[in-house]
Amino acid sequence: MTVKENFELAKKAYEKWDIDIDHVFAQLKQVPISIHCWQGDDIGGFEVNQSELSGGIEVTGDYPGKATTPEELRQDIEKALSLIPGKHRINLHAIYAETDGIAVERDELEPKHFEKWVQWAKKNGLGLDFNPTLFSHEKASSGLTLSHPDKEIRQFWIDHCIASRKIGEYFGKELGTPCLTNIWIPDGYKDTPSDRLTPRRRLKESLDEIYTVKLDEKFNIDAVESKVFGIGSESYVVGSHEFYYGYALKNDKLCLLDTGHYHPTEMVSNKISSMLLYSEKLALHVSRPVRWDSDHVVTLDDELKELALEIVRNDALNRVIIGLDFFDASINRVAAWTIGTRNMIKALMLGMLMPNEHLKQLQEDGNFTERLALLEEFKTYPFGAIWDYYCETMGVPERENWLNDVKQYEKEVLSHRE
Ligand SMILES: C[C@H](O)[C@H](O)[C@@H](O)C(=O)CO
Ligand SMILES: [Mn+2]
Repeated sequence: MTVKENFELAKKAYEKWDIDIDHVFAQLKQVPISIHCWQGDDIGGFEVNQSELSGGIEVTGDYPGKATTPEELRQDIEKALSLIPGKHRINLHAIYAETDGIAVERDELEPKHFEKWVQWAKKNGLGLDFNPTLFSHEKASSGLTLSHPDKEIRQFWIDHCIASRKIGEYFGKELGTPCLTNIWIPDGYKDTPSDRLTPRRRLKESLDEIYTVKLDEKFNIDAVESKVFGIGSESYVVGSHEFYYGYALKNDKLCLLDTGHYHPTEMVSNKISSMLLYSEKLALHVSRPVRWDSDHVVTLDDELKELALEIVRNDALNRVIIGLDFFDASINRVAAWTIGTRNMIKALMLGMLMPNEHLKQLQEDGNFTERLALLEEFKTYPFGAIWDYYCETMGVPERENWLNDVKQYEKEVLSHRE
């Protein structure tokens, strides 16, 4: 049977539940995933005076072929994009600036240092998102940045964040789609703090200063990302969930929820419906924590499916900005992007292939038997045939066929890198 024939049979099974596959395809095509560039080079970046990775995050593995220049990184992203259905976005960090071999301090970064990224994004029809980089730097070596007791250090990072937001604005203006500029800081303490309030007050004041520079939301959207702990900040993180949720609500910023930044049994899928009652928009870093915020490649696991289902059934595809955040250096990096991003899209499709209104009604009616029965039966509906056909119509390889492209790319390109 061909992919199309399989699809036609599967389609009938979903149509019995009034699920319109054409509508599912049309809707799914419209959802951009913000793909993080840093999977391709183990969060190294291209600074002239590069520092070791810091901030309590870790990349492990030594798979050969990582990108070591912006050209290589862009080439690898293009390869991954050719294997992922849909039109997406690329998420950059400030350390990916291109400064022609001249050392430019982070507080002095300007749009011109990202011109090549913008030209490339235009050529490939991509939107860009951005993040100031408040780690891997001597001024972050104490583990404190925007909450640092030293005003000079704080000011350096405040200026870096302002510079970053202006770069975000430039992306938005040039590309005709607003850039999400997300602030994440590593600040925290290894051991029990004797004062939790003072650093948080300083972080609040730093953010206030960063956001006194008003930018048009048509071009730049601001987000803040919380965390529960990191390596070296096990006992206390200044920018906790409560801190940023409060800040975002009061100051009209977006809360960014990284799925690796909560306690192991605390699920982001269960937060979205509550937060959407109070915020017009939210942002996500979809990741996969294994025992800690390990940033494993996203798999099609229960939490990913539940997360996507929450977005779909709450009609929030335009309110939840979906970004990815994982980095695995133990496998082919182009494959890592391809697997993780395809899984995110698969999860959204699965959410769309559910009789969501009917299931909601069953719950309203107190019909929990049927609710459970259908939720379980839909797990074995012929989703794979629908996905394969979607890939075919979107011009990307179906099933594991994309792996051949990655193997060939590894042979022809990656294996020749130092
Ligand atoms: C590169 C980082 O993952 C990123 O800036 C931040 O989003 C994070 O999740 C830190 O744990
Ligand atoms: Mn993150």
